[in-house]
Amino acid sequence: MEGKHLIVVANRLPITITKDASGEYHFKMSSGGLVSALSGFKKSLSFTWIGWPGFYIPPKDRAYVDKRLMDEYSCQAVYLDDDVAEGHYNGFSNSILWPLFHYHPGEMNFDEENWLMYRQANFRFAETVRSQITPGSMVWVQDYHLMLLPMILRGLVDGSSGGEYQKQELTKIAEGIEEEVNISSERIPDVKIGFFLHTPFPSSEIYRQVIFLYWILPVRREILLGILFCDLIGFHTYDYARHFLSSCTRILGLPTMPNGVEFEGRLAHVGTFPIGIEPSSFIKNLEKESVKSRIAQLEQRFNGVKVIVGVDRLDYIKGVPQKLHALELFLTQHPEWIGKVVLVQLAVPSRQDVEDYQNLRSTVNELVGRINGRFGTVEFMPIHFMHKSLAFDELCALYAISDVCLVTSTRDGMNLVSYEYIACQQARQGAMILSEFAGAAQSLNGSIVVNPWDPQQVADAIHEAVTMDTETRAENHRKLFKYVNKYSAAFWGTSFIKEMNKLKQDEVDKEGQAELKPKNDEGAGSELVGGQVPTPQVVSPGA
Ligand SMILES: O=P(O)(O)OC[C@H]1O[C@H](O[C@H]2O[C@H](CO)[C@@H](O)[C@H](O)[C@H]2O)[C@H](O)[C@@H](O)[C@@H]1O
Ligand SMILES: O=c1ccn([C@@H]2O[C@H](COP(=O)(O)OP(=O)(O)O)[C@@H](O)[C@H]2O)c(=O)[nH]1
Repeated sequence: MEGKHLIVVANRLPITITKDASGEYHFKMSSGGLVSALSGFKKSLSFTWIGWPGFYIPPKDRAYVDKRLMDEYSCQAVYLDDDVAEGHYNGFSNSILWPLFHYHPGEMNFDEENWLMYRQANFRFAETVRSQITPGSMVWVQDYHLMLLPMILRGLVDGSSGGEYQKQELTKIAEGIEEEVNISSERIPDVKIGFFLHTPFPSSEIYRQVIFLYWILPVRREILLGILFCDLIGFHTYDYARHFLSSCTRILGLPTMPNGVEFEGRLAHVGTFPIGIEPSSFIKNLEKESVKSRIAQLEQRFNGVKVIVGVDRLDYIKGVPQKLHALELFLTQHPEWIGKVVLVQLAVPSRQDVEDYQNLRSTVNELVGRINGRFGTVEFMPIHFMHKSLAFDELCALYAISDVCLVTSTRDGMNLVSYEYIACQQARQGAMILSEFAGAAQSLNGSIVVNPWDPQQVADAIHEAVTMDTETRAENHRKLFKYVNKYSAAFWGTSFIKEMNKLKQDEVDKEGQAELKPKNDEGAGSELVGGQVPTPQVVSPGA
């Protein structure tokens, strides 16, 4: 890896840029799962981060913004017009791919205009990335917003040496894009391209499906092809990788192996790389005097009460209504706990321009009102609900003072909140209740695993968690903490990059027959590339 230039491309930059009334720009690190994971990884490996700045920046200001981003944060912005950004992010990524990948096809509404914007944004990203690539560069593309980018980039770096098939597919996805696509024919040798999906990849039965004689995703073929031009494609779990491989077989008719897909005389390697957090940043933060005194204050405030914490973006995949129904059932069946348990639910505002997110907000507001109205008294409310983000110090303090963390996602690529809670619980050793539909449930041995669609099971898990004896809590936390500490964001990022660095495309011989063994000493014997992270058994309620 020494000397290789690494470029990470994600929809968002890790920096929030704002412009004040006097026209001055301000830059500050952002929060969020992907940002925290990549920032953790950045501590162990330096890279250039390419992404969209989040709002329209006029051309006259771009040189200044570019300079500050590069000098201070090693970032490069991709500038998009408002209509392209809107159609790409809200219109296609969050209204088509997001619901489909999270098994919510009912929320989808395919529209040609948004598909055009998605393609256009991917082309714009490709142009910016191309300007940073040098011979030997490694490009690592992140997430569902950029699934066409590997194909476009491969076309750009192969130049005129790319195959006929590649050119045809590129021409098809460039159709209708008005502005000139600046494709240089100059080849850049030895460029590796990787892709990581942070969401689930759904079962091929969902991905390929037809409703009322209409393909749910008419461009399902293009989305798969878009990432097949990679050297390495990574997922959080073995199941997501398996679903992707079977979609390639069923939709594209391609031969697949457990560790990859043979495609156009190349092998696109496929592997599992569960993401993590940087636990030390949470642990160190808890040592700050200001955080310690905030913890003491909150402990005083909730003295004699068990605190259940919920931290979720207000997204329909996070199962917030399911969580509230289960709490209501628990309080109905265990009235002795009324006044002795509170749920502190932080609902971080998210994607508020999308209608389904607006509807969810109303549903949740109504449920919180009903449950507080039913069980609340003059002195006590069972749910403390906040629709906002919290500063990092406050979030750490909240994690630290909570006796239980409750995650009820109906689908979730990984769920880093569960990792963060565990990192902050060395003193209290609280219980972790985790949905079986979060990727984290495959790794976090020591959690109480629940089906969020079964309110009785979740209510029973709440009871088990608030009554769990100290020894069991300590033993569970010991296992959880060991895992979270070892399989960090840095481990995730460096494993992926090391794996990509080892792969050689000359594994595919002239007849297109692939040499199937991963060039990976540690991974030898594992079915998928990667696979270094054990997937331990999970603890079920009552088990
Ligand atoms: O950028 P936003 O639209 O505000 O959304 C925030 C992020 O949401 C998704 O996060 C996923 O990635 C996490 C880290 O791998 C994972 O733990 C979680 O389960 C996923 O939902 C999205 O995939 C990211 O691109 C967004 O930045
Ligand atoms: O006010 C808050 C509360 C939480 N988070 C962070 O949001 C991320 C959520 O990541 P997760 O993987 O759980 O889900 P995602 O929101 O990415 O789907 C975690 O790193 C949290 O620390 C945040 O940025 N602001």
